[in-house]
Amino acid sequence: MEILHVSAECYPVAKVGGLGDVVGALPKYQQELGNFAKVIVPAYRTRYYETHEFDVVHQGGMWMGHGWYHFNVLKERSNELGFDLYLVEIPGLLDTPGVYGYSNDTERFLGFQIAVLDWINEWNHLPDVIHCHDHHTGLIPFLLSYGYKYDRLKEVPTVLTIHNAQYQGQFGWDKLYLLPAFDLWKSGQLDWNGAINPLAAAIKCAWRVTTVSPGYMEELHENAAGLEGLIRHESAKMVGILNGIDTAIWDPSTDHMLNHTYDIQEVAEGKAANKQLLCERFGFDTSLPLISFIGRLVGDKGADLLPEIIGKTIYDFPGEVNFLVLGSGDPHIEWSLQQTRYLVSHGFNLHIGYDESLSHLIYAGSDFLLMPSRVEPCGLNQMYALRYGTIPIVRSTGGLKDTVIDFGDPGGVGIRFVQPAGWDACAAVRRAVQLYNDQPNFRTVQQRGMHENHAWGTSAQRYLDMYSNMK
Ligand SMILES: Nc1ncnc2c1ncn2[C@@H]1O[C@H](COP(=O)(O)OP(=O)(O)O[C@H]2O[C@H](CO)[C@@H](O)[C@H](O)[C@H]2O)[C@@H](O)[C@H]1O
Repeated sequence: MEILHVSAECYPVAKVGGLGDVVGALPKYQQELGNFAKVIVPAYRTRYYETHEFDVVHQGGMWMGHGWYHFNVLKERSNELGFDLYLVEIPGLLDTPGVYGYSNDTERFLGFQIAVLDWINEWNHLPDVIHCHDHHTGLIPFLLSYGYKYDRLKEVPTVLTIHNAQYQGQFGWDKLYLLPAFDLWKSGQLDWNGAINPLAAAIKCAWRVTTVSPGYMEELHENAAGLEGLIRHESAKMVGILNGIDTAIWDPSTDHMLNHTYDIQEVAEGKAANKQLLCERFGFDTSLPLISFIGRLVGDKGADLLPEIIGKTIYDFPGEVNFLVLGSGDPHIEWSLQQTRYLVSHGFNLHIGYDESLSHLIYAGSDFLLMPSRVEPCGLNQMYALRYGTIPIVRSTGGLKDTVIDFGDPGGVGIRFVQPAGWDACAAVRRAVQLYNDQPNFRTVQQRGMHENHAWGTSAQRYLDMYSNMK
């Protein structure tokens, strides 16, 4: 089966969060299962783009409104990722150092989608499925069905995976003129609440819609940032498939970003050596439990709760616990975390920014990973943490609920709390400190977590089964 994944991120080409991890891994596993998986992403000016060689496989041009853009589709030469990687180059739109956050993001991702469709339109054959990820690629199913230029591609099955329904890419109807010509009678398919909504359009037009965990699928019926009615209406074609993790990259026994690798037999010594490095760098006492947070500093991740959780815990239990935060995002949250660091003189430190190798060291050297998420469609951090022997402390929501059983219950591998509020998270942190102080029990929970298997195998197969049953 030939599968084309279209996405705004793909690790290690361009990654901002979990979308990049999934699109960098799932195709590799689909390929291993005997399929032909391809990935196409924008050619941002990332390190990967600058340091690899490409062949131009397609060239074209497009009008977007009054602007003319030239584009190239490039193919990476070495095939080192385990699947064919293609990049779309559009000077003036996609040649940015970053992935998101530009004032013309609507035009950037629309241009990307038009270039992808133009390229596929030139193939001699058709792919078996086009798999779109998140709203940046959400207009593709619509344009395939109703765009005049893509008539030849009408029967190509499409899948949308929702990695996070909070982001929908809406823009006003005044920008309709940017879209390639389509059957205007079908304009309603683009609309949600008076705006053009790419995520809603994809939910309506894709042949199948998936989300990244069964728990999140259920939650979307009640909480989907305004799309609840649509989700309920389209529920017959929707399914939740739990993400896996790339066990070749995320393996503490082979991780090339770690100076001290370790496996389950030597977890105590291995983690102690990594913790030592972290504690030296951030000024912590190695004998205390180290609780870390890694992620985007946004409300969805509960990052705004961190100052309260950290401040209150250190105030109530001075000298008993250390906290470390790695992330960037909302400037207000960054500022309040920096203020918290000045207010609590010991026991808390942070690194504002994006640092892939530091994140690996934190998974390896921490005792606990805190995830107070308000919304968590799947969450990969808790699965990485489990594999690295770091006990996750999670709010019971979405994929976190599907993957972390509380250690108080049979087979438990982590600590769960229910309310997206500082007081409940603080209670969970207290339980973590108690568990740390009961080392035999702590080791049992840690080992149990390391034995969990979150590899992609089963989930990659579930996607293939779904593609095969789409006709
Ligand atoms: N400052 C930083 N430095 C280094 N690394 C950092 C970092 N901030 C984040 N990361 C890394 O980015 C990834 C985050 O993945 P998540 O799945 O937790 O979140 P995200 O919300 O981006 O993804 C969305 O899509 C994924 C994939 O489907 C879903 O799991 C998730 O629930 C959904 O919100 C992890 O690999 C993490 O280590």
